[in-house]
Amino acid sequence: MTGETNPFESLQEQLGDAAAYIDLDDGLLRRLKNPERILETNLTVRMDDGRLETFRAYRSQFNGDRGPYKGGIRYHPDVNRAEVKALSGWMVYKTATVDIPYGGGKGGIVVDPSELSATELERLTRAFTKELRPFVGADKDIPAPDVNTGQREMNWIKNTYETLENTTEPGVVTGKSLDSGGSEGRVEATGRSTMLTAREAFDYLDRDIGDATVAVQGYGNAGAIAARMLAEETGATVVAVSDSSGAIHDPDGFDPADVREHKRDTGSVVGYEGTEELTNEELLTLDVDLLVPAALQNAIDADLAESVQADMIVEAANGPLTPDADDVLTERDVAVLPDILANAGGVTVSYFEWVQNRQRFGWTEARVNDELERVITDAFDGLTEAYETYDVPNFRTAAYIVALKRVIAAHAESGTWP
Ligand SMILES: NC(=O)C1=CN([C@@H]2O[C@H](COP(=O)(O)OP(=O)(O)OC[C@H]3O[C@@H](n4cnc5c(N)ncnc54)[C@H](O)[C@@H]3O)[C@@H](O)[C@H]2O)C=CC1
Ligand SMILES: O=C(O)CCC(=O)C(=O)O
Repeated sequence: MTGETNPFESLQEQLGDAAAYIDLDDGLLRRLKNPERILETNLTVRMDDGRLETFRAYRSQFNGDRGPYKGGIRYHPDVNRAEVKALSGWMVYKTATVDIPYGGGKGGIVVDPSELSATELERLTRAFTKELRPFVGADKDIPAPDVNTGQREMNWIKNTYETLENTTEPGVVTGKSLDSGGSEGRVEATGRSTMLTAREAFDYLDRDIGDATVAVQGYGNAGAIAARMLAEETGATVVAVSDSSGAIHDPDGFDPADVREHKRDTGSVVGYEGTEELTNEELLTLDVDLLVPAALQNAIDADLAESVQADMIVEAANGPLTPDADDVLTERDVAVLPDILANAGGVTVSYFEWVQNRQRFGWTEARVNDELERVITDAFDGLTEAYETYDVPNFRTAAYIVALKRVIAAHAESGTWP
């Protein structure tokens, strides 16, 4: 990882690239490049040994023109203001790309969750929810999982909010477990949209995905499920995967579900039977047909982009390429399917969860998956239409054109406050 590129500046550059193709007032563009508000807070938590510990936490509400702010909460030691701002902005343009009625938000706590016990994490999550309480709600701002958070944390958020508000409002947060009001298919949704995007892109480019070899960087919710779905649903061969401990490779391919079991048992993908070890950088530059970055932002910078051998990159992570890497890959004719489409399955099924919570009526998994497929394939068609109509150099700019036009339309229809 470069660690140098400011992700918020990356978002602003991506927006600027797309804005050049549409008629957009400079003042409005400045507005659409910056968050509406950011909560920065310090959470005080009693640790198991009786000590009080303080954790910095953020929630950025970037834009609410198209609906309530929506986006995940990340627990990671590197969480910072610029990252949260970028991630919340990407949510705005993601929900607009797939045309679901939300704005964008994102939050995070500066913490290494592997160093906390479950009870400490529960107290930390409840402390954050107490701070968030005035700002969130089913019609205001709806958190969800992101890196190092999942159903358990979302269930705690729901329970804390409902207790403090003396109500039942499961739609205040999505990504909950089924028994706490979650949706079928939400856990798999990010990986599923990654698979669907890859399938549509191979088809659009007249390539057979069934013959493709795949490398996946990051083996958590997004990466492990994308790998499994690519193998199971498209017939692609997964030949390399990685996590923060390292990477594994077998040119003949392996069963991604079995690797996940191995990671569950041992804590890492490394050491999986029949594979050789690679560095993460070797994985990113492997000679494969499809590369799926599914870890963190800035995974590929311009230097590394020069060495990428994949023909296509489908971004399961948010912001895995720096803008300079994007330029190099565009120049080198590597097709990049952007995060704001490829990983939008997560927020789309979060939307379905929220709809079910409001209806107090659960959908079957088949219905969720069918509706998700429709949303992603429609969005893919919208993106390729813009790609051809505006004759833009890459799919990312096409996606931002589609998304910006939707946000601008909603903004215009809202009128102007003094
Ligand atoms: N969980 C969700 O619903 C969604 C997640 N995303 C994005 O997907 C990405 C991954 O998120 P999740 O899978 O939810 O997180 P996770 O916490 O479940 O998994 C993250 C994985 O990345 C690995 N990792 C971290 N640093 C790495 C490195 N330098 N090299 C290789 N692997 C590394 C970790 O070991 C872990 O396997 C993030 O960018 C997130 O914002 C996007 C949309 C929805
Ligand atoms: O499910 C959601 O609402 C948001 C997931 C998320 O944080 C993302 O798409 O990056």
